[in-house]
Amino acid sequence: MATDVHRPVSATVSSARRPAAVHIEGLTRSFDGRTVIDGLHLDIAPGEFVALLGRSGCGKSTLLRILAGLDRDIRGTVLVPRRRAVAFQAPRLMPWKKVWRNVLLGLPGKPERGVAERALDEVGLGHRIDAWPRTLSGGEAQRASLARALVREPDLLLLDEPFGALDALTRIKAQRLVGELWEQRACAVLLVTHDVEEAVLLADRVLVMDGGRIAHEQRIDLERPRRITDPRFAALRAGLLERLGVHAAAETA
Ligand SMILES: Nc1ncnc2c1ncn2[C@@H]1O[C@H](COP(=O)(O)OP(=O)(O)OP(=O)(O)O)[C@@H](O)[C@H]1O
Repeated sequence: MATDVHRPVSATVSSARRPAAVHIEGLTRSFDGRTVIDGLHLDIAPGEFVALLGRSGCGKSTLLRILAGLDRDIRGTVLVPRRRAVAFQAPRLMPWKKVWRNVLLGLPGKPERGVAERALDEVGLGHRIDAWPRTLSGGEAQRASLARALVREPDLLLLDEPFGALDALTRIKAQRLVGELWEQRACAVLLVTHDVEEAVLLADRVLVMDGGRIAHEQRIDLERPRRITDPRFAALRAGLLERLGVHAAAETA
């Protein structure tokens, strides 16, 4: 697996030590003198599914943008696989390009339509290959965005609230789809979400970010597919909600 090293001036790195898909050491990011990420450490194993929770504004998207290589104004060390892809909450499709061209956008070389077709088939959108983005539903646009990430055959898939704007039913279907795609591909995933249930449903490990660092981590050892009616699921969910400062009783009140 080829590796990108984001190594700013002040960092100390031993780049050979790399059993992980993601290796972060002492990562710090400030905006206008305000430190948002503060000496963060994190390793993600190849093929591991990690979900990242945390209150609004705690730095989740900032971390994801750094891993995507979209923000390099950092201190510390970040090692990530070269093959990585991002899907954001807003699908960010180019309105003047048909769906299949959007899927192939930015890929090196001259990839053929068949490459997009296979990825669109995988996300159940093969029939909309020639559609214009404005004619897609929210769920379809999100699946097109996922197909665009998949054609990159990523070793690391970065998902920033990809289901946040979807209605409840579409969201459940999209979550299921991501779970299935991950099981088939065995790429590492970092999913930023506000939804504790989604995190427990999908992840091997759930992280809670606070104070610019990973303040808590919870391994999810439940077998898949997971059922939200499983009492162990409920217990994990309640524990994480408590970590986030939300009490389950208050939440349902
Ligand atoms: N380019 C920027 N310039 C200035 N401040 C920024 C910039 N990007 C992020 N921030 C600030 O950094 C903090 C963390 O933002 P970030 O988007 O990472 O939070 P988040 O945890 O993803 O929040 P949410 O859950 O609400 O999406 C916020 O206070 C935000 O205002």
